[in-house]
This record gives sequence, C-alpha cells and structure tokens, in this order.
Amino acid sequence: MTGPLLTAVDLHKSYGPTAALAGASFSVSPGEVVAVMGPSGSGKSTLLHCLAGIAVPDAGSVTYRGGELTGLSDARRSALCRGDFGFVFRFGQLVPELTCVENVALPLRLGGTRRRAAEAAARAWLERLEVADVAGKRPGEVSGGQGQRVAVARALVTSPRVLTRGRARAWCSS
Ligand SMILES: Nc1ncnc2c1ncn2[C@@H]1O[C@H](COP(=O)(O)OP(=O)(O)OP(=O)(O)O)[C@@H](O)[C@H]1O
Repeated sequence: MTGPLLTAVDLHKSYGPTAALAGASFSVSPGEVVAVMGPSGSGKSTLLHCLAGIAVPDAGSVTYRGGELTGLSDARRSALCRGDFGFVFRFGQLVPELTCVENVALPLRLGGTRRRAAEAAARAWLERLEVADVAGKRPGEVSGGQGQRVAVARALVTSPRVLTRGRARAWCSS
C-alpha cells in the first residue's frame, strides 16, 4: 500500500471541562515507527485511543486504510481494533481470572478461532517473548515484567497492522 496507513486530522476530545486533544493531527505509513512524546497529561494516551478506535473523538477524523474510522458502528470499530491494532496498556490489561496463555489467546477466541488453534498461537508468542514458563499461571502470580511480556504477546497474536504501546509509540507493519 502507498501513502499513509493511518491518518488523524484535527482531533478534539474533552473529558468534561478538560480538553485532552485540541486539534491534533497524525499520520503513519507502513513500516514507519513513530514516537509520540509530550509532558504527562498532554493527551498522548487519548490520541492513541482515538487512533485505535478505543475512544471516539468529539470532532475530527481518523482514516485507516482509506476508510473513515470515526463513522463506524461500535461493533465494527471493536472488531477492527481487535484484529488490526495491537495495544499494550500500562496497567490492568490482563484478565485476572484467565491464565496467561488464555489471556494471549483471547483476541483470537473473540475473533472466532477455536481454542486449540488460538492457544497454540498464544504459546508460540509466549515462547518468542521468553515467558513460556508462565503460560499456565494467572496474571497475579507473575512478575510485572513477565505480565508486560504477556501483554505484548496478546497485542501481537492477531498479527496487527498497527501496534501501539503505553507511553505512546506506534508501529506499522508493511
Ligand atoms: N477518563 C478521564 N476522565 C477525565 N479526565 C481525563 C480522563 N482521561 C484523561 N483525562 C485528562 O485528559 C488529559 C490528557 O490525558 P492523557 O491520559 O491522554 O495524557 P497522557 O499524555 O497520556 O498522560 P501520561 O503521560 O501522564 O500518561 C489530562 O489532563 C487528563 O487528566
């Protein structure tokens, strides 16, 4: 694909009286790695949430692969977010009741993949990230760093086209 993969134009988003985004624009092309930097509270997470369809901006547009993201239904936007975007949150991202392998398999299971295939893919990612030994443990039983690796595995298991990470980095595969 030529040209930008993901583009945002003039985004506005407020939480009550707090303006988190006031005219933010962004663009990332296939293969490009982008770091969004700024002081604490300047709107980086809000921007990434709007780009990945997790939040809807009050105004402005987000275009992904030539299609307008902001006009999609909630269901369509979440399916796209689950399949095409990998998101590693900073806190509380793993489901505490599920084992690590079940957590990593979850996006595939939600997309309709059968348990055996989903868990095989999840185990392969846990191995690649060198945390295969925690596969059967629950998030409360692993270290902070192991939990982050499990979260990265979960963000990658669907082979997303866009990967974003807390503290705001975006990466696009070609
Ligand atoms: N759910 C919320 N309710 C109310 N205000 C919020 C909410 N989320 C964010 N804000 C406010 O919106 C502004 C932008 O927040 P955001 O989390 O996007 O910033 P950030 O740049 O990612 O911050 P940090 O680097 O500290 O994580 C801040 O003033 C924050 O207090």
